[in-house]
Amino acid sequence: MVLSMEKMCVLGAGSWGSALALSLAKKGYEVSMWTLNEAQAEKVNRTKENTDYLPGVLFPNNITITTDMEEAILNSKIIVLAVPSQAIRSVCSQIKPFVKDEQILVDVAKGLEKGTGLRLSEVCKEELPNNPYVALSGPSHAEEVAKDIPTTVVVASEDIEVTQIVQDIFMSPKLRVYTNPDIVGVELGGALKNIIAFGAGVCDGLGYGDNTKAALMTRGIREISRLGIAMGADVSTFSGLSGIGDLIVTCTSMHSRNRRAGILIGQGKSLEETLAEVKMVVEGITATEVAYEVAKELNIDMPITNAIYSVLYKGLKPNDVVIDLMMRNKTHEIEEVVNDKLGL
Ligand SMILES: NC(=O)C1=CN([C@@H]2O[C@H](COP(=O)(O)OP(=O)(O)OC[C@H]3O[C@@H](n4cnc5c(N)ncnc54)[C@H](O)[C@@H]3O)[C@@H](O)[C@H]2O)C=CC1
Ligand SMILES: O=C(CO)COP(=O)(O)O
Repeated sequence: MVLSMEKMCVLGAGSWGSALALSLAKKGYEVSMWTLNEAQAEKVNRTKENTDYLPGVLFPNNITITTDMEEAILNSKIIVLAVPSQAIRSVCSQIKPFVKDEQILVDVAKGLEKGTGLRLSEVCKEELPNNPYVALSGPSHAEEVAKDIPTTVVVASEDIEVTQIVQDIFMSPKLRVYTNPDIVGVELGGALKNIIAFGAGVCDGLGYGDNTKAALMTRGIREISRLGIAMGADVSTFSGLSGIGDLIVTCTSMHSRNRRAGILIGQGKSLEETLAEVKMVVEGITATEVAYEVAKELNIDMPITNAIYSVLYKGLKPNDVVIDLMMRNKTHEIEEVVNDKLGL
């Protein structure tokens, strides 16, 4: 329990921002949320419920929501960035005039920037080079966190002291927080698992079974690791919460927006119809495009990502793409081990 009413701020009042605001409020912090949407701010302050994003969950009085960014971040110890990944740069740029150097940015969005392929920590560093930065990731659907279902996440930063400050701020009997110094791996695990979760949904939509999903998850973490290593991550991070942990939850949960979108595509809906039905952000769609480009540039083999790219951006049919995946050149399960044994 917190002794004084320290202030924390959450930028973005979607499902994840709301669930994290709730977690912080339950620890006794004063939480100020910011949203672009006037009508949403008015309704949430009046009804204490964020009906469009987290229905059925009541906000306590120590959460307020405003459309005034300056007011939201004033005197806040941390600034949680809880908008979709493609909005992170513009939000960082908007807070520039009034953010203080000591305020800690905690990014909870999972993605890579379209057009640059940058990780979100790199985007934030370009916009706000003086602020400490922490990435928070791991298997954590907002709907469950909001209901106090025991959940674990991981926080990563280049600065261990700052990482531990953020660990202490979020840690509770319902939300256990680990630290990891490998920020590259933590960010990439969270961004790239969305592609595989979308694919798992497509397989569900096609009516495939558990075998297919296990295959996707296992081969998926292999290709995430391959790209991750090429981008400077520590391979062990991918067997942690932000890697296999988040991959498992997103590929199997009905809460997952990426999986739900994939199901609709697998059932034959168009991308437009799918996005209209899911409503909330589906990060895997942009992540597929960005990862496809980055992997091509780094010459990394990512067959599942390529297959999903073909469905999303080249109009190929999911059935045909699965056959292509199954019938592509035969290979060893773990190339690196075999090459090592053969001295290649
Ligand atoms: N929902 C979840 O359970 C989890 C989500 N995340 C990640 O958190 C991020 C946010 O996800 P959700 O809260 O689920 O999304 P959401 O779709 O529920 O909410 C997004 C919020 O951002 C606002 N927004 C959209 N574009 C904006 C812009 N350009 N400028 C300012 N605000 C903008 C929307 O109005 C909305 O309030 C995503 O990167 C997601 O992958 C991570 C862990 C769990
Ligand atoms: O990252 C998440 C859970 O850890 C949320 O995933 P979805 O965006 O697929 O719902």
